[in-house]
Amino acid sequence: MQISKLKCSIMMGFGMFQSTLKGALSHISQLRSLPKNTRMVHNKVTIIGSGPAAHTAAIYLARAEIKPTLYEGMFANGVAAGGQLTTTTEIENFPGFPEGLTGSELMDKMKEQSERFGTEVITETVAKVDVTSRPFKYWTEFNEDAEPNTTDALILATGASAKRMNLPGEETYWQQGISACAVCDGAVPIFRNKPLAVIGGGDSACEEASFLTKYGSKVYMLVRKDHLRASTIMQRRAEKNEKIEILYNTEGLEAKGDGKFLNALRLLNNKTKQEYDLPVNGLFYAIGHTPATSIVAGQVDLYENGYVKTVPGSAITSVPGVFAAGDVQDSRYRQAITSAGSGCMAALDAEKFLAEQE
Ligand SMILES: Cc1cc2nc3c(=O)[nH]c(=O)nc-3n(C[C@H](O)[C@H](O)[C@H](O)COP(=O)(O)OP(=O)(O)OC[C@H]3O[C@@H](n4cnc5c(N)ncnc54)[C@H](O)[C@@H]3O)c2cc1C
Repeated sequence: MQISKLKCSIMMGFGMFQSTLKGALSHISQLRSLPKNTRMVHNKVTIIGSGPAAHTAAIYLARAEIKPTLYEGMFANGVAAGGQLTTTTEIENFPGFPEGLTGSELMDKMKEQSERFGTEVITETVAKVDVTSRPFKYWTEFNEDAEPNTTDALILATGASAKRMNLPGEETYWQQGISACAVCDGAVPIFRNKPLAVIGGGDSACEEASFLTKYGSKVYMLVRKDHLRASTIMQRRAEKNEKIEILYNTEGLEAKGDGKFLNALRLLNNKTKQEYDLPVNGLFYAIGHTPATSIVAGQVDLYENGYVKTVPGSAITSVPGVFAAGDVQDSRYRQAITSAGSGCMAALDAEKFLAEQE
């Protein structure tokens, strides 16, 4: 147990260092190439995004000899090219990698596979799109006033980002005890048989807390209000679970630890105004995600929570020729493998759309 814990710490620490360094280096090299796009281009298919959805779509389209152009972004929405997986360490649930690999390694492999079949990957952020008429128009960051580029079909794979609370100490213990994905990180050895906390009071928080009881010795749900927002069935499930304790009127104030790993939370009871430390080795945020849909808002139908609406079982959006894949259209599963699956769907839908236009 001790050895596996140590191994995990080293891997997590090294992984974080690697991804931070990599992000910084890639940012510097990206900045060096600025501004780059002064020539207007026309593409058959343009993919916006660089996570598993974007690269899977690219692999399928490139293999179908529709040379796609993929804009991987330049820290678009604060996420490095490669997407959310570049912010994590070990990925143990992506099929095909029985030993696990880091998020950055997985994304590097996907990018390599996209390029191998002829995808053009451009390290720029798409700042603006106009999908009101075809061919669609788009502009990249720093080129918003230039002539637009055009495309016959567009795949949105811009992802989403987990909301964070930015508590003092959060940066230090991010991925060293703090996570925003219980399904992704719950099984990591540092959380096994340890007290854990989930912040949030909705369905996801109840679901994540229940899920974490498989691993933690106890799971505290920290709820700001005096009641849960979750559906009745989810509330009952959480309330009945002997390993879950719901702390109402409770707010997080600070993430504390030994400099390496989280070991406590400073909390406030907003009713009694009492502050105290709760010993926990894991903190999971379940306070929602923000889909990266601002560039299409008002042009493509979105749900109230901002996610792109797609025709069930497809990547088809309300605008013919615009397809959406990955977390940007999925508020439910939000996994690398489901994103990759929907990237495949978007590519096949786009291919069919183009064939029908010929
Ligand atoms: C900490 C953490 C750990 C996780 N661990 C796992 C795990 O172990 N297993 C698992 O299956 N899932 C995991 N996930 C979830 C997984 O990362 C996501 O489900 C998946 O990455 C979503 O892929 P995506 O292709 O939709 O887009 P994202 O990965 O969200 O990538 C979208 C990319 O598009 C870019 N972009 C956005 N807007 C623009 C624009 N206008 N122009 C150009 N580029 C743009 C962004 O910068 C980003 O790089 C984890 C998530 C997090 C946050």
